Amino acid sequence: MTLDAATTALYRDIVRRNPAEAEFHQAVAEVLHSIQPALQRDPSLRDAGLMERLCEPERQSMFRVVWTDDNGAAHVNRGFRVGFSSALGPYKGGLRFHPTVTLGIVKFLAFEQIFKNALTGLGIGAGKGGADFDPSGRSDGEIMRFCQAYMTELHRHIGAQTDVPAGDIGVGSREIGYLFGQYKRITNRFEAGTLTGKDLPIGGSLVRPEATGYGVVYFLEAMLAQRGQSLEGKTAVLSGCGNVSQHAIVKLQEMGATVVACSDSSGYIYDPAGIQPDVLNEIRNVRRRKLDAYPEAVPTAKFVAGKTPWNVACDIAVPSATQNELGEADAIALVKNGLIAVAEGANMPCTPEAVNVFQEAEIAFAPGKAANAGGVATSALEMQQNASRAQWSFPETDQKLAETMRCIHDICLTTAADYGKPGDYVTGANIAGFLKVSSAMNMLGLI
Ligand SMILES: NC(=O)C1=CN([C@@H]2O[C@H](COP(=O)(O)OP(=O)(O)OC[C@H]3O[C@@H](n4cnc5c(N)ncnc54)[C@H](OP(=O)(O)O)[C@@H]3O)[C@@H](O)[C@H]2O)C=CC1
Ligand SMILES: O=C(O)CCC(=O)C(=O)O
Repeated sequence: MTLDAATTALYRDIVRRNPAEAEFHQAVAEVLHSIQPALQRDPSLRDAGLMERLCEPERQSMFRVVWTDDNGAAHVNRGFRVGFSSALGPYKGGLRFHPTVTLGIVKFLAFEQIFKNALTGLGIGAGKGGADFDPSGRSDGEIMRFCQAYMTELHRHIGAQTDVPAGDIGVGSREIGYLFGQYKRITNRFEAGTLTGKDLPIGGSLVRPEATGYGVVYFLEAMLAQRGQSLEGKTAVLSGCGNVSQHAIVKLQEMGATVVACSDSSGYIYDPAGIQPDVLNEIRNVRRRKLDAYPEAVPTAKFVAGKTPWNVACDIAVPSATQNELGEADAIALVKNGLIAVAEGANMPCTPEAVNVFQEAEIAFAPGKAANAGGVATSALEMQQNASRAQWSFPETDQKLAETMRCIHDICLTTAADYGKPGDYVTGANIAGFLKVSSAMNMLGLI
């Protein structure tokens, strides 16, 4: 849908005021297009500068992070934390440690988080952070010193009722542990609800490690059921082989699909017999190696260097590495090879052109802000457990995750139909998230 004149002017102003932040512009443009039917139905949604406020972060921090490597040499990185919206609760969202991190990347991720977190129904606002630090090849001691240096500044901005970071690319439970240790040391408080994604002995939640990947698959299951289909006997291809992909592979195979390919930044592995999650875990999480090591352990697999996996024929694609990793040509190849469904495990992994190809071909398409919301939803469950010093069982937490994903699926579907776009999960997710956050903003007054 084309933008009306007022929204076009708003979008132009956002591009002018946030130069060189292409990913942020892209994320905003998608939402503005999607919510046009809601703005047409209820023009009062524009009152009191609501749209302008929605697209302007409440606060943004950028800071120097100085740390020393194992040889005693000093390094300087740039740290970020953006609190985009606290209308629904404390800022909530992960930290990304990757050399490509910029303010624009953090802003796009924090903006996406507004709608995703609203969809969970769990009382969490939206934030995101990170640093342009490259963890690859760094020793455990270097990672710890970097995390401590990063938290030395970040601690001023966060807290269980203020802003609650978690993991993202390059930040797993090891990093969260070091970050929480430094937070505890500086503040003299064991305030477990300040960070989520912790290991169990320091206040973590069962299911949080699995939650994003499992959640994507629960969403896929609901989306396929809507079309009278299931995962049984389907072939799937994923990108990435980190936290999200590894657990999505486990759940997909548990539900009867075969995952024939996954990737990292160096290439992809292909095995028609199915990727083995325990081997992947050993290579990635224990030995911290790249995927070229996989065929050494599984000779039926082949490693294809320097390529993405989107030319591999499959029924289901789950892009779970990074933004804009699946473009128009990839989408065309997937559709030609018989694709029936896509669920975004990563944040904004498909370019707008790729999404168009999928939608035109009537492929079931689940946007990341709906499909990968299981991670942040289970972080909110971790916050609940921390607040009551409780520890829920795996089945209980997994059941809450599965229910949350089914609810998100249903809200997207019914909202899309209500606004004249049946089956369009992008429109459904954006309008449902927008209506929730905008009503809270109106109740809170002009802030
Ligand atoms: N962790 C979570 O709970 C959630 C994560 N997400 C999103 O899911 C995606 C993956 O996150 P997660 O699994 O946690 O991260 P991890 O760091 O655990 O894994 C990231 C994976 O993606 C690959 N990758 C990263 N950057 C690139 C790139 N530029 N090109 C190709 N491959 C790349 C990595 O390969 P290599 O190791 O070679 O760099 C690795 O295989 C991200 O988009 C994140 O924002 C969304 C919701 C929640
Ligand atoms: O668990 C969280 O708070 C963050 C998850 C995240 O970063 C995301 O949803 O993209």
